[in-house]
This record gives sequence, structure tokens and C-alpha cells, in this order.
Amino acid sequence: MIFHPLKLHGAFRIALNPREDTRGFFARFFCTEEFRAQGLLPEIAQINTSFSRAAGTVRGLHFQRPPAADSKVVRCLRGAIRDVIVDLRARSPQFGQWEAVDLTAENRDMVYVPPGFAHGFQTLLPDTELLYLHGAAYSPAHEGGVAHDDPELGIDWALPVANLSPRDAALPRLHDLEPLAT
Ligand SMILES: Cc1cn([C@H]2C[C@H](O)[C@@H](COP(=O)(O)OP(=O)(O)O[C@H]3O[C@@H](C)C(=O)[C@@H](O)[C@H]3O)O2)c(=O)[nH]c1=O
Repeated sequence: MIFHPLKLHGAFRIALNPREDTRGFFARFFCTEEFRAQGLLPEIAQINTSFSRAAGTVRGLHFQRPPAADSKVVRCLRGAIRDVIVDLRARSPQFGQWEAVDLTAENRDMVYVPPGFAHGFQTLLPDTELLYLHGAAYSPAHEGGVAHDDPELGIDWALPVANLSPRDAALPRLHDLEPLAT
């Protein structure tokens, strides 16, 4: 696995390091030891998947508050997404900044989202399927989010925004959020 630090401290784009032969390739998808060596949290409490029919679909921006704060590793298995992370760590000099990475079935890249970040994405193609490794179990009592269209964040979505869930359409703005203690 090849770890590329993102602009937002503690977040990474992770590329596969494939061993190729005439059949195709073999590669590590996840490795506890390599995660630890990079200072990333290696716990996996839950593995989730999502499927979105239409291009332009936006999900997010979501997080879980302590003590259920989770790290996420996000990979696009089919289709393509623009993955977006927002630093909400109370003590971070980058608080409120966002960053985007395109994840596609072809590039097979992943994003490591540390605890204290909000995460969301927009599908760039129809029939897009994601896989998530979550560092903590789902806890409805601790979930929170921030509006994908908060002008203070100014996220530059690739396509017109489609198919927001009712929950996502009602998420608060950054200004009305309590920063995340991590
Ligand atoms: C995550 C999760 C959701 N649910 C329920 C809650 C809800 O009724 C239904 C669908 O959940 P959501 O609407 O939150 O699905 P979705 O909007 O796709 O939520 C996801 O968005 C992206 C951006 C993320 O980063 C993920 O961590 C997750 O928050 O599934 C579970 O029962 N278990 C779970 O582990």
C-alpha cells in the first residue's frame, strides 16, 4: 500500500501496490501493520457498503461524535465518486477546510478519514458502489453532520447536486456546530 498524505493533516490517499503477473494482480487492500507504521488507526469495527443509482447523488457530510468518533477508509468498487473530507477537529489549525479526492473503480484508490472529520461524496457516474471500513460501530446517538452546501465551506461539487436524503437536506451549517473534540 502506498500512503500519500493529503493537505489536511492526518488524512491520506492510499494507493494499492499491486504485484502484477500475466493473470492480473494481487495487492493488499488493508494491513494493520502498515496502518500502524503510518500512524493511522487500524481498528475495523464495521464494514459498510452503499450503492447510488444516479450520477450527481450527494451523501454527507457525516461524522460521529466521541466516544463513538470513527476513522473511515473509503474505496469505490464500481463507478466513480468525488470524495470530500472536512476538518472539524476543535484544535486543528485547518478547522473548516475541505479537500476532495476522486475515487474510481479504475484507480482503486482509497481515502483514510481520521476521527474528527466530516465525510461525504458525490457520485460522478451512475450505479456507483462504495465500501467503507469503519473504526467504530454505528451509533445513531452520536451521529452528526454539516450541510454539503454551507457557503462557509464552499465545497466545489463536480455535478449539480441530486438525491439528497431528507436528513442530509436538513443538516446544520458549520457555524452552528460544536467542533469535534478528538
Ligand atoms: C451507517 C449505518 C446506517 N444505518 C441506517 C441509518 C439509516 O436509516 C440508513 C441509511 O443511513 P444513511 O442515510 O446515514 O446512509 P448514508 O447517507 O449513505 O450514510 C453514509 O454517508 C457517508 C457519506 C458516510 O461517510 C458513511 O459513514 C455514512 O454516514 O441505515 C444503520 O442501520 N447502520 C449503519 O451502520
